Amino acid sequence: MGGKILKRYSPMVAIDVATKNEALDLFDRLTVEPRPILKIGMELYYHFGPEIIKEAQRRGFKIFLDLKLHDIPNTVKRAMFVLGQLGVDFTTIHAAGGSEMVAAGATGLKEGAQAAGLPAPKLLAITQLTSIDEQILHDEQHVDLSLVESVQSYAQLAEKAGANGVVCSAHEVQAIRQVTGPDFLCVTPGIRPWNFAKGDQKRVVTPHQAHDLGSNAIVVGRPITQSADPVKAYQEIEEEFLTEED
Ligand SMILES: O=C(O)c1cc(=O)[nH]c(=O)n1[C@@H]1O[C@H](COP(=O)(O)O)[C@@H](O)[C@H]1O
Repeated sequence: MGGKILKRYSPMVAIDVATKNEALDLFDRLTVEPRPILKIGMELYYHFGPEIIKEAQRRGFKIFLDLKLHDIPNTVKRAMFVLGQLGVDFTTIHAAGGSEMVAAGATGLKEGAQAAGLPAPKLLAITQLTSIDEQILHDEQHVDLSLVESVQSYAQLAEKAGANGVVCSAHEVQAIRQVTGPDFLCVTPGIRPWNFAKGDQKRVVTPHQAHDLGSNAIVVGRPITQSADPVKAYQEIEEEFLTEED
């Protein structure tokens, strides 16, 4: 990946579960080293709000709050102001909302963090969801670009508008690196160990492939949360992604 040492984060574990007990059980079990980053998504946040974030923070986890904001710039700015006060480390916005919306979100997030005396969370822009393939892009979104071109163009838009990185599939990381700066983050869900079903994901890679393709971080949900032994599943994935050469 060029001469620069790539910043790699511990795997981000998507805690997509329905109940507080299930979430707390996973938080307690996953207190291992290196600590995963916990991704709190819509399901848990809509159920339990900021309290579930505090539960994870109390156990020493960094938090990726994934609410994928997408609305008019003023609304997104005001919502991001609120999220900036929660002490999370990463949060998300849809690049498809346009550069004005992403810029408004970035400003709101920074201002919220500043008002609370906290460091600003890193803002990640969703490019094309990993559940989208070329066929859906063309037949349903009526986009004429190829999938990789569409992701590349969203990455450029997001960087110019002040995002710190994108969420994409590892398949597109190299194309994104050609058009963005060296510190711009590529966070990649759609991770499937070789023996785990794709399910609704379309653009998938193994943890090892994500490493080789230059992802800064991988996001993994069901392969860990649905495992009989989530800690073992996490550790196997972590070892595959964070190899010694990093
Ligand atoms: O923003 C995300 O994290 C995200 C973006 C994307 O393009 N695809 C994607 O799967 N995700 C999230 O990553 C997680 C993937 O979960 P699994 O498919 O169960 O590993 C889910 O929480 C999704 O919401």
